[in-house]
Amino acid sequence: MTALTWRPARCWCPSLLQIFRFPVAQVHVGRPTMRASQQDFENAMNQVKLLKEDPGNQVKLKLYALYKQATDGPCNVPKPGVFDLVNKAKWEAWNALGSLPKETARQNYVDLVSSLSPSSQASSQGKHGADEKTQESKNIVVTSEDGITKIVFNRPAKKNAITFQMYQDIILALKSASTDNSAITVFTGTGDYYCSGNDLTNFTSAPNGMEEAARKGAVLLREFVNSFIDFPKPLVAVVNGPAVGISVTLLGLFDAVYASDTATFHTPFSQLGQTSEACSSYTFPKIMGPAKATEMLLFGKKLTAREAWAQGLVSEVFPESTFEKEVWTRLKAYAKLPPNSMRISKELIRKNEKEKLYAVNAEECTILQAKWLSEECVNAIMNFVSRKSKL
Ligand SMILES: CCCCC/C=C/CC(=O)SCCNC(=O)CCNC(=O)[C@H](O)C(C)(C)COP(=O)(O)OP(=O)(O)OC[C@H]1O[C@@H](n2cnc3c(N)ncnc32)[C@H](O)[C@@H]1OP(=O)(O)O
Repeated sequence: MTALTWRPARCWCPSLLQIFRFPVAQVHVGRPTMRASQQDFENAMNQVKLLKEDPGNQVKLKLYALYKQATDGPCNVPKPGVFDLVNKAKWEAWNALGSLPKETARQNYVDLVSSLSPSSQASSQGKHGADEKTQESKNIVVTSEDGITKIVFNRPAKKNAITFQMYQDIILALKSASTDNSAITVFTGTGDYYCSGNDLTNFTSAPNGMEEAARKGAVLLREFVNSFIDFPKPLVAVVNGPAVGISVTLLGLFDAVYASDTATFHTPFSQLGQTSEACSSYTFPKIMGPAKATEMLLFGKKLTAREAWAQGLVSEVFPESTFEKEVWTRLKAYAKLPPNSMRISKELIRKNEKEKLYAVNAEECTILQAKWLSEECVNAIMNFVSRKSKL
């Protein structure tokens, strides 16, 4: 109980207190050059409030730990419980500083703040709110040209991992694409990855508790997947590189999947203490047979593009060197086909499955809601966040 009631000190701007809203970044603590005064320390605290860009969780954890060490001394509060992810990570960061003297912590805090890139400093007259909104929507880029609406995972620094905001942006993008002038809609990714799946830090910031976050996550996931089930036009994935998690399972709801030979397909749900989603518990056994689906969904076997093609998940594989050119030339030609015919044909294929898909989606979301609260899942996510594990 003591652990749950422990409150960290007030510091920085409120948004930075949600330390896990963004994934971990590398910390670089500058070498102390001289002793920081109390005034330097206070100036640094004010500077943190003006940071325009999120410096990443690891930096925020480090800042938090140094602040606590500089003001309260060595960690002297009980370790928060296993489900109190954010406070537990803060406690661990503070505790890791051991008996570092207050003055050194103060100096390190000042050095760390001054090492943060000048480009991330806000001008005090900046239009902060508007910028943030633009920033969020840039992670999903939607363009329409040559009869094709293109929806791009555009967060290459994080391997295009999908944040809660991106799920919402995709729902809106699909809604808009379903009635725009384009004939087909295409998903692809920026950078070397197609998409690394759900952003594993989505559930580590839970201001109203994990149960509430899991409940909201399940509602969002259900709506997100339903928007793929319902999408009326041909939906094509141009898989430009590795695909992980939900970006793979969703492919069972696409009408065609073109892959570069650098692409891989990986659904490490058991490793993450989670279960399948996006109707893959139904579509994958149907597409590739139960034995192959088991290898992917239960055992997390990663497939190469050619293996995924052999199992029917991918329509065609292209050499990386010609992938973009060949695929887009072909898609532009397809986009000239009569759109109503394509839509009606898709409807004929999909309509007998729709009720089943809605039901499977609902059940998968209910099961996942519980799994996200399980110790297996919490531990797997914490291991990733603290960099003990990677796929
Ligand atoms: C509404 C809610 C719905 C929820 C639906 C549930 C879906 C389930 C899934 O999708 S499960 C799949 C989840 N994804 C993963 O487990 C992938 C985790 N990532 C990795 O294992 C690796 O990052 C990698 C193999 C994808 C790439 O490794 P590599 O060494 O090449 O690169 P880095 O690890 O250095 O990655 C670069 C930065 O990107 C961050 N990142 C990558 N993937 C994710 C992710 N899924 N979530 C959060 N962050 C991710 C990574 O942390 C690095 O960030 P940094 O530079 O700040 O350290």
